[in-house]
Amino acid sequence: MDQFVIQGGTALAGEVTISGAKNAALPILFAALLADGESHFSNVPQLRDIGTTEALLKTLGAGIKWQGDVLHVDGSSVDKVLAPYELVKQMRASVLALGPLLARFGEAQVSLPGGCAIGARPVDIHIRGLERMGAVITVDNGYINAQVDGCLQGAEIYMEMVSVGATENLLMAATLAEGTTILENAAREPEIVNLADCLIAMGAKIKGAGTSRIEVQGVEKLNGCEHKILPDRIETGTFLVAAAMANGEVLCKNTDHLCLEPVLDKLRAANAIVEVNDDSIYLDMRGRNLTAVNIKTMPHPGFPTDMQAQFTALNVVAQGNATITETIFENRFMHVPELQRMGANIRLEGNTAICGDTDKLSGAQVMATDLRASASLILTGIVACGETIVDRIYHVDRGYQRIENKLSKLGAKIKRRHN
Ligand SMILES: CC(=O)N[C@H]1[C@@H](OP(=O)(O)OP(=O)(O)OC[C@H]2O[C@@H](n3ccc(=O)[nH]c3=O)[C@H](O)[C@@H]2O)O[C@H](CO)[C@@H](O)[C@@H]1O
Ligand SMILES: C=C(OP(=O)(O)O)C(=O)O
Repeated sequence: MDQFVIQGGTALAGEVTISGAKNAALPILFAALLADGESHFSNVPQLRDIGTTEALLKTLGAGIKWQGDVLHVDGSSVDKVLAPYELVKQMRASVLALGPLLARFGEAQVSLPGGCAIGARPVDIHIRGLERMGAVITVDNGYINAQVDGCLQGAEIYMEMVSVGATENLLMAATLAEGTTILENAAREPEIVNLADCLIAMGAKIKGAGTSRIEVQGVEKLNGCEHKILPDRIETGTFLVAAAMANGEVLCKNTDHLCLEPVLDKLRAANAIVEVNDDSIYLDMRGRNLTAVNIKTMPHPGFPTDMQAQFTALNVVAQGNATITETIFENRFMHVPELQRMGANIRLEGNTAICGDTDKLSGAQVMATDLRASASLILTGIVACGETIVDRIYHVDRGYQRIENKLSKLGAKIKRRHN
């Protein structure tokens, strides 16, 4: 298994080009299953999760071809409706095959994704919503078996929790349903807007994406389209936090500050200078004292849970006391014991991490447990004294495109070691 070996204590400065967003690309690639034609997606990041999605789409019969950062996905050849456990277990987002397959073919068998390190992550809201649209769903032997007589029917669906994945699955299913579907209490993430824009380019009729009430008028057929994946706001946030922790400066290019306001607001509160342009964000922390900030994760437009671990690391380095409260996932503090092994002054009380002043951070051998936890360990390794070894970095590769190359360009001493 690969490891990262980091020599701490280097300054960070320079430019980084942000890749397309994993969390936009994944649902959009699954949306290609709805189209009877070829779609061309640009700004697709090169990630392990994208590779898993490619493998799953191919298993279902889709044609796949890369050209630079453009992925061509031909949905016209899809002829299977089974998403097997071997692929779904590698990536929870595989459950996003369910809505498109059921809507287009009237049946789908998708392995239950199961939980992961950050929480149990059930899919009950996805299932209940599809049932409201007329699907008959059973769960047997670890598989969701869904069928519908004829086609899905438009319905008014109130989702009891704000769920990004359920909103995406139901939005995709509704595009080919008969009649109108209303999704109430929908998630409002920018990735949902990007998905809706893609579906609209395929011929879907959607209003209200980005608000908590989405209206979809079903159509008979969707076609292939051309669509650009939006920049990764979480990758952007991670590099901004890295520069802030290292008292450095960074220009993140090919990104969008409008999706990142809750994060930029906290970076300013932490005493960073943050300047935004149309497609770039500059952060300068040189000669300034980093101040700890209170964080509470919330659905968009609140502070994103996917930036929680990185801000926990920031608070470890910053001056002062602050709390980090996680409200989305019940177990998203696996990075805390690892940060404590590096000397971090943090204590956990329920769903809150209490961060105090840390005397000294020392490099250590630490274990990545999930994607963003891994990022927090890397950032801490860059500012700690001595050598840090991060194990199980396949978690990082799920969602950051060659993070070691981008950090090295900024001056970090980080190397991938193949074991
Ligand atoms: C691929 C992708 O886009 N992943 C993102 C997506 O995950 P994902 O779509 O899985 O996250 P959800 O928004 O669905 O989860 C939010 C909360 O709702 C719960 N829930 C969800 C569905 C359901 O049927 N029942 C239920 O109880 C979950 O367990 C969790 O506690 O949104 C999360 C929240 O912003 C992000 O952290 C993930 O990076
Ligand atoms: C939790 C995340 O992703 P996923 O939902 O794919 O596990 C993430 O991107 O931080």
